[in-house]
Amino acid sequence: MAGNGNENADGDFSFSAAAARDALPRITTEKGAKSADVCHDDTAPRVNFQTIDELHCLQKKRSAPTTPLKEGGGVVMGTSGPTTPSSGETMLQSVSASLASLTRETGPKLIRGDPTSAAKVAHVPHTPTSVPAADVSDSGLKFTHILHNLSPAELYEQAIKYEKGSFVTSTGALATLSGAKTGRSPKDKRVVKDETTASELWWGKGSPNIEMDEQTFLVNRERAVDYLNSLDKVFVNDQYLNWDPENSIKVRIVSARAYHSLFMHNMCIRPTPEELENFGTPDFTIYNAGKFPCNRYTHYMTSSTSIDINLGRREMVILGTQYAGEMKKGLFGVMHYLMPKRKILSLHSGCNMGKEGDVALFFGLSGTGKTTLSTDHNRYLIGDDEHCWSDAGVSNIEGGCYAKCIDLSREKEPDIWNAIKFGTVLENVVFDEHTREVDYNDKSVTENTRAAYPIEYIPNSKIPCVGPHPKNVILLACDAFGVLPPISKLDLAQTMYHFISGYTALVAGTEEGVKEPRATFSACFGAAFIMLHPTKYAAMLAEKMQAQGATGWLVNTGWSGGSYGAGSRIKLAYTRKIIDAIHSGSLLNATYHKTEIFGLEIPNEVEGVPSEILEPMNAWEDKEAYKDTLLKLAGLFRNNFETFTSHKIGDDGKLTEEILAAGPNF
Ligand SMILES: Nc1ncnc2c1ncn2[C@@H]1O[C@H](COP(=O)(O)OP(=O)(O)OP(=O)(O)O)[C@@H](O)[C@H]1O
Ligand SMILES: O=C([O-])CC(=O)C(=O)O
Ligand SMILES: [Ca+2]
Ligand SMILES: [Mn+2]
Repeated sequence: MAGNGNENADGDFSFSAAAARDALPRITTEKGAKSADVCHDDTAPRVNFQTIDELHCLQKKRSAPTTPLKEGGGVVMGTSGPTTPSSGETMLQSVSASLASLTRETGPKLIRGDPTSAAKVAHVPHTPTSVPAADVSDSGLKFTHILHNLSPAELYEQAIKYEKGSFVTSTGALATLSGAKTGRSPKDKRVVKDETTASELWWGKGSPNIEMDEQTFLVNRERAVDYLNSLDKVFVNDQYLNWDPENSIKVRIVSARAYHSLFMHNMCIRPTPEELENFGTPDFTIYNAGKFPCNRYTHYMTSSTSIDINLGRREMVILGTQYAGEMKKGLFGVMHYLMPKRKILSLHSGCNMGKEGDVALFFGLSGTGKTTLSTDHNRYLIGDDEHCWSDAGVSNIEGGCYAKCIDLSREKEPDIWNAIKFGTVLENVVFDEHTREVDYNDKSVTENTRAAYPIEYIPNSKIPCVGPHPKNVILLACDAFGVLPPISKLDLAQTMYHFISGYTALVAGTEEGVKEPRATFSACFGAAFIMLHPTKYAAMLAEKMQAQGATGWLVNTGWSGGSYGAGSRIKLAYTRKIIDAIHSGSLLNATYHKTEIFGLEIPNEVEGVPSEILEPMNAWEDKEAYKDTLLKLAGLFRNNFETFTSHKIGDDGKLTEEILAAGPNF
């Protein structure tokens, strides 16, 4: 066709026949009706711009006052603030107070907006400080830009421009790398022991609370604050926790990475513009300086990672780990302290509700199925991981979900699959460099690949995320020994026994030659997050279950027909059928038989589940091996429970006795 010649069927234009070989062909325009369509002069009335810069300005409309100012119209916050602050200035004053060094000048000079788009702000005159000359430091002379509650789109741009390892996947999610740490570091978690917490919290053997003194906390806090203030810009999220409006708390997260800011945007409750306008002073602040290590010469530090909680100051400091889950679970710990003070039970559980308003809780340690099973196409999702149970019912603490992605499939978990889209943070996954399609089976970076998305990305999420009192309390254990039944009904004492035990057994990672399942006992199915003694939470759960007549269930989402290596993991489709039967109430009226040793009630039939797998021994070929393994597990349960035998659970001496007797008998 008209590739490079003067052939021209319509005669609209032709290349000059005289065009030199190396010169560009000259385009000849001809006058005529059609010519304007192809190569027209721009004679239409011009829109509102004279220059390219002005054209670019037209592209962005000024947004609501709570979203960041774009054209460098920043406010400078120095040691003395303006007399009648606007809401933006109030925010900057508040953030400046959060970021104040405790030993030098007061809050740093802050500017709203991105450093690259705020060049004009440099002209704003600097307010002289009243601090004595000897105390003036260079840090007191610089500005830090504040990126306050940016939108997901803005955070994507920040991440992709400035954070290595940030990419848009084929479905629009933001793939990120969390760095050297791809999971939580419970051994590096410290809690300040002061006069109050010394008596209130659970310390010592078995407790997750490793003590630190106030002074050391301040050393780490100063290290984090200095690091954050040394940056050109920091991200600040002001958000809420707990959908129960009477008991929600305001949290501020100061961080160095767009990844962290987007993660918390998704995981905490997002304020409306009005709420943000009137946010005021946060109830709790996180300083996430995870890109920067702690100083190992500092007292109590045993690695370069430290996650420090100070309940008195209502602050948390993160040094030496960029794993975003530390923030979410750190705040969960805080709720485990604050809520019981208000007679509200905090729970490491998923939660959903049926069409009839029947609520179910799903307890379980990491990887046992809270997120997978609470995300149920036939039910309303209230939340996947952290809840409160008050006199009014249940409420989700968070505004998002944090799903495991390893081996994720569209067929088995369609709702989670579809939630991985624009706005979702995808941690540590591997993808095709060209198509950006994620390979969910790839464990090259870690087995703990995760997706963090706002709860409304699940189509049948219940917003606001609250519900009535639970009817069913489902305890999930992924039993890699393969001896616990796929489903059993528990009486109250058994429910409490298993809640306090908090058992699961997973396969020990991906290391070569590891064949033995490793049993984990984690009180309240979340010992890493609780602050008080486990019996305090257990007593509250017993009281609430009793008052509401809730039924307890133990569901093994792990192995059947043999331990890991010989048997296989119970099909998710079967577990879903079991869960359906709990929800529908049909299991409540089934006929049961009791197992030896653990004394669990096993139903003879569950619709849609092969009956031969319901009794674990039937599924094992080697019956002797089954009995040995069962006894071995029973022994592990008994050893673990020894620490609790001297404790009373609530005021009910009889219940305590029953709980102690509800363990394995052999
Ligand atoms: N029978 C089963 N029941 C439940 N989950 C199963 C089953 N078989 C395989 N799985 C897989 O096990 C994993 C359960 O992980 P899930 O994210 O639900 O854990 P979680 O309890 O929410 O943990 P965390 O507290 O760490 O978020 C999923 O990857 C799921 O696909
Ligand atoms: O906290 C995390 O990183 C993941 C999680 O939900 C858990 O371990 O319970
Ligand atoms: Ca989960
Ligand atoms: Mn969890």
